[in-house]
Amino acid sequence: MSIELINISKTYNGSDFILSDISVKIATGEFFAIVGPSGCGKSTLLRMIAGLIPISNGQLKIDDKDVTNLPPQERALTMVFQNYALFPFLNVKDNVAFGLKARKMNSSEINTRVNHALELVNLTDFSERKPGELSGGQRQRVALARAIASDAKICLMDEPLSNLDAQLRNKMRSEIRELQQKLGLTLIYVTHDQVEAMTMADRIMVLNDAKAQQIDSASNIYDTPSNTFVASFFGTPQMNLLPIILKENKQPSDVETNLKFSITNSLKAGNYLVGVRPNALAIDEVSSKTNAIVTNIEYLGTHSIVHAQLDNSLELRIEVSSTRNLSTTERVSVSVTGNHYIFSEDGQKLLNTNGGYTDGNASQEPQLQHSI
Ligand SMILES: Nc1ncnc2c1ncn2[C@@H]1O[C@H](COP(=O)(O)OP(=O)(O)OP(=O)(O)O)[C@@H](O)[C@H]1O
Repeated sequence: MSIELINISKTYNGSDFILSDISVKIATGEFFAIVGPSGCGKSTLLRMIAGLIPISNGQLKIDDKDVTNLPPQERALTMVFQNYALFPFLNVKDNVAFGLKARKMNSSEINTRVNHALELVNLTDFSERKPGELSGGQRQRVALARAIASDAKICLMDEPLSNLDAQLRNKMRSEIRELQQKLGLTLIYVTHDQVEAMTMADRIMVLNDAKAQQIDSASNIYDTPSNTFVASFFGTPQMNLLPIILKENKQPSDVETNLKFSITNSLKAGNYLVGVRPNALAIDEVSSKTNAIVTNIEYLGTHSIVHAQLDNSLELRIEVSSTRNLSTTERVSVSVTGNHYIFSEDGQKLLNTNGGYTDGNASQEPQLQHSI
């Protein structure tokens, strides 16, 4: 079943909009993630889709039918919450069966569905246990089984893995993704974790400041972030963002950055922000001309993140191989070796993306890759 949000807005007091003009069509069988920082309105949006709180403005359609004012039970969907919402006094089987009994389904149908759902989440052997006798991951699976047993074709999940440790979260991510595909569910998944959204979803909506900042596939969001918020939110460690002044001759001022970038000739002279991911910067092995000082080194196994301060005092994060022998206070030469992004000065708009860098020679015309 498809879900369509048409200019949906939410205000609690009639004036301050927590969400404003959110529009997207989610296809049947799509895994759609809603991601954003704490308090940006992710749960509010999900609850409006579920029918648990009213939509202030706009329209919601499920399979092209207007459901904006329908109660939750008439929306053909199921929801999995962060705290699982299990009944502690009921065993696993009865927890999964609870909603079906409430719908007055006959007991043989309930049994078939519950057993099937428990089998799918590998909990058949735990059906008599109470939630208190299960691990966090098993409790999460009970919540999933309940959603599966309901047979709804739309499932809404609100941070379902946030109570689990990192290893179990990884495992459950792929289990949820597999189940979603096996059952052909249309799944809307709320998370504040960009990695979770990137690894699981077909498409992602990035929410911030009441607005959908970008709605796209993980790779498009990573490769072509629509503004500096999205650019910083996706990718670990964060993209470096540096102010840059482009002069009339189209060469960036060295003074502002101490780094040389290639800039396409489609940009007017003016102030911009340039974004460079830590893996698009390098510390030159042999260079007599230094432009930065190492301030900190984070060792991460295969690679390290070097924090360096440019001579104009801007801070950079640079990904280097862990085999590199660097130490804090060492003077180094940092250069741009990969893609970089030019944003408007206020960070609201991606203007273009560039590959490589120039040696600062004004006669060397960089290649145009994207135009404004
Ligand atoms: N009943 C309410 N009345 C007034 N404001 C509310 C109400 N419920 C939520 N809010 C506000 O709406 C905003 C969005 O809340 P919401 O829970 O949707 O954020 P979230 O993105 O899910 O955050 P988190 O990741 O921390 O769960 C917050 O600023 C919150 O304080």
